[in-house]
Amino acid sequence: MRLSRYFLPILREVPKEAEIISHRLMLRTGMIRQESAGIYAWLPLGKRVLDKICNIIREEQNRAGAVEILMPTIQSADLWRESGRYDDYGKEMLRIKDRHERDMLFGPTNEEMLTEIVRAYVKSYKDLPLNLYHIQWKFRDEVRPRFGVMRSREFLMKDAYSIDLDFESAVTAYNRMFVAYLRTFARLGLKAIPMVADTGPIGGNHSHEFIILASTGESQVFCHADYLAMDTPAAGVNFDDAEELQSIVNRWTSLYAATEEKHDEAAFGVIPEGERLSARGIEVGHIFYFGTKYSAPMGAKVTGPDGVDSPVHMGSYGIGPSRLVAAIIEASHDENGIIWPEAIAPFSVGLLNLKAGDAATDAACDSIYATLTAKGVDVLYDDTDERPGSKFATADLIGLPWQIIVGPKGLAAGTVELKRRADGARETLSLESALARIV
Ligand SMILES: Nc1ncnc2c1ncn2[C@@H]1O[C@H](COS(=O)(=O)NC(=O)[C@@H](N)CS)[C@@H](O)[C@H]1O
Repeated sequence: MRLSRYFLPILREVPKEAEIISHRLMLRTGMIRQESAGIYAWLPLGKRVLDKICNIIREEQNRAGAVEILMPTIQSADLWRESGRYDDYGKEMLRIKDRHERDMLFGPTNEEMLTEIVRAYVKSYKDLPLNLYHIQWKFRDEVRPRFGVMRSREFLMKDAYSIDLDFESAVTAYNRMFVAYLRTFARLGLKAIPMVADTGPIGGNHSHEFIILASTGESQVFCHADYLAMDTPAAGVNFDDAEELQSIVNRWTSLYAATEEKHDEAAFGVIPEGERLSARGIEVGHIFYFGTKYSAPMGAKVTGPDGVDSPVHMGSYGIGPSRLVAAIIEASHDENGIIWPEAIAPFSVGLLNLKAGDAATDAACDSIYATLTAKGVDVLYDDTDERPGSKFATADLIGLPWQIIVGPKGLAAGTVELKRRADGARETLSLESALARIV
């Protein structure tokens, strides 16, 4: 992409309303724009990151055997009356009336709608196990949206729902998602720790939040320091091997880890001083087993092997892709701006032409751009006539993993400069060597 033809509204000054670094940087880099309280437009740079995060989430959900659907954002209130949550949900629910005065709502989550779909088609235990998921916008009228997209009112969520015949198979479904979440957050460059959590308005009695440690996290969390060194389950994990899954979950739940709501000071105190970790955390995912909480009142049942009908056992599994954009910035930035993990960087390379309009420099940049693009490398080519200093600052601010810096002097010596954003390392290399480092 040529910057001269892109849309990257960089802000030079720090927006005063932004309290945390991710909110400041997402505004300054032109990733998002607030349209109303807690409601944002995603501009090109932000949308590219959001899409890459969603693709990684999708790959890991599919690897775990979940099947993607897409449910609507607008739901009928009648569905929520069946589960009894229409009144319980409270002021966070955005209630709407259509032209026929029918009660509708902008979905804050989809347990009822998913249960309705299951009730319509799933009749036999032979149809199970099943896990359906979607990645869809949600609305929760948070009393105090803050920190940009970290706690917004309209936000993107991947929500998956497992459907099983009985508790034992529902536990395996839960473990599949637990393992998929460990893999997902690791691929996003995050160390997420599963913590025993409250079940809140979703309900049920078995729940883990996946927390990343960050000084600006909204909640205080407590865990054994050994979690930081635990290895992530490999891509080859067998999602059909209930015992293998259970052993991974056991390992990841054997040490103390709890959010503030579930914290037990006495149990925590048993851990040797040097191995206790208490920190602020950001909840990036939350999984629940809630059995027949929705299937019983809504009549989602299957005929079992014994010919007897029984309500299905369910769980729901949420990840916040829009929150993750901010959370990753909180976990990976420096004084010059964002440092994107390579897997979700909006572009892999910033190509900086230090003298746009100079024939030799333009030709060299065009050739580099063509070569990298042909190899499938995402390049943002700064072909504008901004001063070099401004180009360096922008490239550092938007946090692309690599910068290839091309100027007349270097070219005269047959070289370009390669800079790695993560540690600032710079090398003067031949054009061929620089390209070889990237691809
Ligand atoms: N106001 C919000 N802004 C941004 N992300 C949010 C917000 N509320 C929740 N999330 C994200 O959505 C994830 C799932 O939300 S949740 O309420 O915990 N779980 C559910 O809604 C269940 N239905 C899971 S399918 C959270 O872990 C968080 O990452």
